[in-house]
Amino acid sequence: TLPLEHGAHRIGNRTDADMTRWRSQRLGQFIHWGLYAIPGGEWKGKTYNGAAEWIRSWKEMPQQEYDNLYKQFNPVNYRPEEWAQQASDMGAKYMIITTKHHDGFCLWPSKYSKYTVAASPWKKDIIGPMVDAYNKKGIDVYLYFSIIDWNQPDWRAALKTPADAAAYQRFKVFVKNQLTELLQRYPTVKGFWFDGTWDDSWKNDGAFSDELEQYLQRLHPGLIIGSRLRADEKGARHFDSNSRLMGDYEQGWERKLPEKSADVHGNDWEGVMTIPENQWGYNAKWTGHIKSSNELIEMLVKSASLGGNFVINFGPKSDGTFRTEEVQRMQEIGHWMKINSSAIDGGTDAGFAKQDWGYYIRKSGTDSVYMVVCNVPVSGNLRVKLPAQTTLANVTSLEKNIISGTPELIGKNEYFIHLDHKSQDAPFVILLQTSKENRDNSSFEKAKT
Ligand SMILES: C[C@@H]1N[C@@H](C(=O)NCc2ccccc2)[C@H](O)[C@@H]1O
Repeated sequence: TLPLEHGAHRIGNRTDADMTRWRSQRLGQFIHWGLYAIPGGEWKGKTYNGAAEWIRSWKEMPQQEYDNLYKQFNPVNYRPEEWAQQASDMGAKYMIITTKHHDGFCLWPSKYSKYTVAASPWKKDIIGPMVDAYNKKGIDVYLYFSIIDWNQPDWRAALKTPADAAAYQRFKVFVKNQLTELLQRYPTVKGFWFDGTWDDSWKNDGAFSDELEQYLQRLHPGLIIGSRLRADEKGARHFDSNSRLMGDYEQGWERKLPEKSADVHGNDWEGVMTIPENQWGYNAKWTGHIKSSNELIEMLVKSASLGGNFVINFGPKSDGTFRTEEVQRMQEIGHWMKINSSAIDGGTDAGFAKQDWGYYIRKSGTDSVYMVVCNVPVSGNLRVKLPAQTTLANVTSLEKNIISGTPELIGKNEYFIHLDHKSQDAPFVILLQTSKENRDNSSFEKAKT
């Protein structure tokens, strides 16, 4: 392995209480809210095909006009307690809020920038009341922070001249000041969700990203920061030049999920997902495939079955309300979680052979393994192949009238669980209590005393 000064500083997952809590939470709510919600993907009657929160980068968008949108930011219908209640009803255990997206507009009255809510008609801090409302519902809060800041004159995508280097030096001080300010103002937050760290200016300064992460950990012990913040001294991101994960969990799964256990190498990881194909901020016209609640539930289940967290994104409107489709998803997912959340909370990879009907999720540290059935076989037989030395002690469903009869042994450690012929309109859950095969006829010698 290469001698790295700014590569991974830890091998394997964190085992402290904060990370154990994060790992048990499994379902999160992402919120992208800012000035981009005002145009909502449209400008002077024309629609923008990209992601709505990137509209400032659209060649037809006069950037000064975008930058002046702060004069219209006045979310008169913003009710953070209602936001927190609907997130709680959905079954979200943590929430990630955009404090500042790539456009640089701060949803808190930062003393390091003029481009904040304080300059808007709203005037008041948006973040504080949100953190308080969510915490009051028992939901942890993480702060999304974009390193890219199109509003800051000292930000650079690349350093080409000594003047660039001097400007970027000032910019890094600004970044450190804003992050310090956020931790001081909102001490109950559990971590940062960094973004906008793919440019050369950041990639080529691994030392700074490493020192910044260590500085933030000292300031706020236990802070959780994903792999998207860091670069090592050779410009490697997420995984250092020795292929070791940097940060506390793999944070590269954006609008995509791993397929199988081997894709995540036993690391903690988190997938973040949009309901439409690729809109994070509010876009008036959603085009392409809009994910149903059942599709989002299956992604959540798949994530938990592969030992990761799943975060669903919402883009509130400029007045502070949520669009109907998003309210519907929160209610439908919440209804499913009310019945089935025991299979999700504290869920992790069961290590069982994957079957076509769906996913296994082990309740961390127990012999309880949940089957979440997403594809009912026309045969009505759910094949279950247990690992060696494992027997089936009990089989129950979380809802009634799912299973018919008792499991049928069809081979060594292999069973069919027969289903009731009742049609299902959502994934359903079967709990397997397993136990280790008794060893009195085992072949190994008792240890010689
Ligand atoms: C969480 C999302 N990340 C922002 C983004 O720019 N994604 C596009 C992107 C994703 C991965 C590498 C480069 C660029 C989007 O605007 C959202 O904030």
